[in-house]
Amino acid sequence: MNVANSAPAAQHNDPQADTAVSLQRVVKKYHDLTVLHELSLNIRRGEFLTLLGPSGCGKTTLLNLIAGFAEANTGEIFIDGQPVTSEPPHKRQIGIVFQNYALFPHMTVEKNIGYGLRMRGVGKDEIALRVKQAMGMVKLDGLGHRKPRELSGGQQQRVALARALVIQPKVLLLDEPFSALDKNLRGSMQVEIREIQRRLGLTTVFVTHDQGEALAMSDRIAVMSGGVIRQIAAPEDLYQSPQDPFVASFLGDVNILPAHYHGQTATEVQLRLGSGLVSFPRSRLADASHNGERLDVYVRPEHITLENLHSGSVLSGTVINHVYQGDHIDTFIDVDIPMAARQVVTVRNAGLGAMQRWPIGSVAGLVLPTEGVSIFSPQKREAKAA
Ligand SMILES: Nc1ncnc2c1ncn2[C@@H]1O[C@H](COP(=O)(O)OP(=O)(O)OP(=O)(O)O)[C@@H](O)[C@H]1O
Repeated sequence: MNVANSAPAAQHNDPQADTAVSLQRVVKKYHDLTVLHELSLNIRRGEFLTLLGPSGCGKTTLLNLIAGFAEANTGEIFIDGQPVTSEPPHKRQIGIVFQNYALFPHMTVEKNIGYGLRMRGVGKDEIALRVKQAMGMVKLDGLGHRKPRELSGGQQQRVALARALVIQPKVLLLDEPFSALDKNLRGSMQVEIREIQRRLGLTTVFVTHDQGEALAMSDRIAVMSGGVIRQIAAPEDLYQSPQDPFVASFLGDVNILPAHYHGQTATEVQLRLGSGLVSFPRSRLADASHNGERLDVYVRPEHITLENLHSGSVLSGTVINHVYQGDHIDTFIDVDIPMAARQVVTVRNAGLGAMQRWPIGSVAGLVLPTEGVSIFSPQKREAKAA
């Protein structure tokens, strides 16, 4: 294996005390395909970090590198400050829960959970004690003598979790652990795993492509695409202040409104949007822009409000549909934007009165927030992606 700068990295990169796992300029290739591009990531001790991204972006590969199931072509990995890049999986003291549980079908629940301890040569009495504790933690008391096929999907997932916890791992890795569970069970397992993880202060890396799950569970989310981390931040920061268009559209629903740069002051940027000029805080503009440049304004459906049309309304459109969602209503509006293709904007209203106030066919003005928008240059986006 080719490990770049192995000796200097070990000497100089003494990760801070609060870093549990550190990946430094890690490259992973499968044949000609580079799956991870010089990826660096510091995972804090005790945090619940989610790797979120579309299928094939490299999430599982990153998890496999931490676990030791795959080897990096170049770069370094540290756990608790120690280089583990060349260590086999069993020496890394890592607990893993897979999507398909990966239980041994011929072993009882107890034997499955104690497997890792037997492999490590732990004494019989201690194994019995620790297995019992782990079963209590995941609420499997009384099921120790069953075989996996005699358990529900949720119970099998608990066995997999207990098996990962029983070795007292330095890091817990969760690879889409809820995808085989139904919606209700998934919700309760999310809460339980988070509760156990917090109680134990266990550094956890969670892989999902479900943005709702990521927002609900994580201390921080690393949004990945094409083998790089696009942004890593707390859920609310990612949602409110995405750094690039990919993050803005991948996390949550967003409307993209075409606009043109008009000018700026020290604090504000002015855009030509719809039939007039609109000002936003200067900080919402991601890239330096020139006069007349095409820009995209990213705005969340719940941040737009509707108003009665008046002469000062810069954006207006015709209501074409309402979709009742239980706790809110999505209203779809065909917006008039000069020189743009047909533009349907979603507005999310908490109040059920929206359907009466803005019946289908009515014309409304759209009010954009000053905060809570992000402005990106589509040309620069294409250049960066190329
Ligand atoms: N053992 C392997 N040999 C060859 N290519 C692989 C191997 N494992 C993964 N890949 C490729 O690496 C890329 C990243 O795969 P990876 O499984 O890490 O993605 P992912 O983000 O976890 O996707 P998903 O959400 O679908 O699980 C994909 O293009 C995949 O086909």
